[in-house]
Amino acid sequence: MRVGVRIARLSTSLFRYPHFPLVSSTSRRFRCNLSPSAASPEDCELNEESDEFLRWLRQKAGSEISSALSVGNSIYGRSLFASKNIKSGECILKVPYIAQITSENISGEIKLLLPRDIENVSRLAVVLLAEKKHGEYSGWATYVNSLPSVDEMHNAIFWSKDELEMVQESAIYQETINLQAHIKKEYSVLGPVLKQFPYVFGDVHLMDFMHAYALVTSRAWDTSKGVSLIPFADFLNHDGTCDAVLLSDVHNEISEVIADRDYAVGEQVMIRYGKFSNATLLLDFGFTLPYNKYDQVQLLLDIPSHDPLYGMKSEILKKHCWPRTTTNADKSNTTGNSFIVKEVKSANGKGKGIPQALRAFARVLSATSVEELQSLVTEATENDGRLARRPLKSNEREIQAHHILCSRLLHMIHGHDVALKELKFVDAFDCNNQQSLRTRMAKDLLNGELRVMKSAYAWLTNYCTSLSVPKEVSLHGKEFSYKLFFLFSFPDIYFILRVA
Ligand SMILES: C[S@@+](CC[C@H](N)C(=O)[O-])C[C@H]1O[C@@H](n2cnc3c(N)ncnc32)[C@H](O)[C@@H]1O
Repeated sequence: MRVGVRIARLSTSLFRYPHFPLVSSTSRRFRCNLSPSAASPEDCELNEESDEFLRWLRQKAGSEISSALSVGNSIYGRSLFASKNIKSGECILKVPYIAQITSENISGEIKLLLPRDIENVSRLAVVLLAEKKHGEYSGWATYVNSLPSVDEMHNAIFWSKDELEMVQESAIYQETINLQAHIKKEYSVLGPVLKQFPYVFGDVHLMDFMHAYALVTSRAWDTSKGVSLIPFADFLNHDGTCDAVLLSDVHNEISEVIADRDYAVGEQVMIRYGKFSNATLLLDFGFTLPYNKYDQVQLLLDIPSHDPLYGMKSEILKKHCWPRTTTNADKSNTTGNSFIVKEVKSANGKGKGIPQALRAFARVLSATSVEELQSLVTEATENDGRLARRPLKSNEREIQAHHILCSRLLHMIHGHDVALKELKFVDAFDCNNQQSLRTRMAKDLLNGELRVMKSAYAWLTNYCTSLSVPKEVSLHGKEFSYKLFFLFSFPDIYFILRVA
């Protein structure tokens, strides 16, 4: 989920391709009395600085930016609203590359001194720090002054220890700690260089650097010119369900947005930053969605150290490119293999969302004899080389393999349930209160992950049930034998299912 991964996802096409945002943050002029997505013409509080901002940008760009959009405020902070009726397919804004801030906007002398191995996000953060220090003398002052201050941002890296503990059950907890450590490391390398140019950067502390870093991850896009801040376009808020994205017209060196539907005057226009889970939105952008169809869960599986076949299983898995351990910021390893589980749409359908690799891993884990493991290896060699991708020949063994996944999920479901119950009651609309806002984000995140886990769990139990039923039993008898089978085989699952 690191920013670099998102940058690396840049795809190219011949002429025009979508920019992938690093993106996000909250506005200085927060207003809570508007509906989230669409404000009526009377509701939307158009920002009186809108005209001034566009005038400044037009001058900088040497061309028109948008005649269809105005800056205003919504519950998401600054937002763009249709200033005239917009038709689907219409180009609603064009920001030339020349008006964008990239890591190239830094003097050659400093560029030469920047360590080669710092990441692009850090480079752009350095540019932002320099522009900030220039104050009113900066050619970007109008834009830089409009950026949110650190206490207006809610990216997980700014959460206190207590706040982070609310999401301890989620993989985002460790990812946040790792990202904080990464930023600290970048700062420790860059700090000495920045100190050599006090007139350019001033006195930059770690928190200043973290702020600039988070502004970049939450607002910048990856364009053909590299990581770029795109004034005006970055006032667009995120709607995971809409199809409009920021595009790049490489030939004309312009970033643009095409409307994905009709908009009436005064409606808020939004784009999709990407197909991001709440964990990604929280880590890099500082917000969550109450319902996010891209939510996912990280499931870690490892061979238990007391398994008599530990050595043989590790060896076989290693040969097939498992395991993949990650090293955390504190040098500890997140042991186990990490699998991403997505929401499974139907308990009776295909189980899309549960990776085949995860099920394969469980089959290997469930093996209880050398012969079973050898037959998995032989089967892989005789087929496409991939280990344990086919259901085990014995239904009973296949069920046991999937039971491992059920138990793991059950454990996680329980953890999330407890964490959610421990969250303090929050008033969903009190968006000016930091504690309330962050608690709601923790709630959105945990609820989304819980929904994903429950859907995967339902699919797995349904799969096990379908394997356990003798074909000839009648419908009534079938239900009865399901229940008996589960009661005696997996009492923990049986009772959870009953409760659910
Ligand atoms: C690129 S900026 C968009 C403009 C921003 N509203 C501003 O005031 O500058 C991204 C930030 O907008 C806010 N935001 C965008 N989409 C949102 C959404 N769907 N829900 C809540 N906040 C959102 C978050 O604060 C996020 O960090």
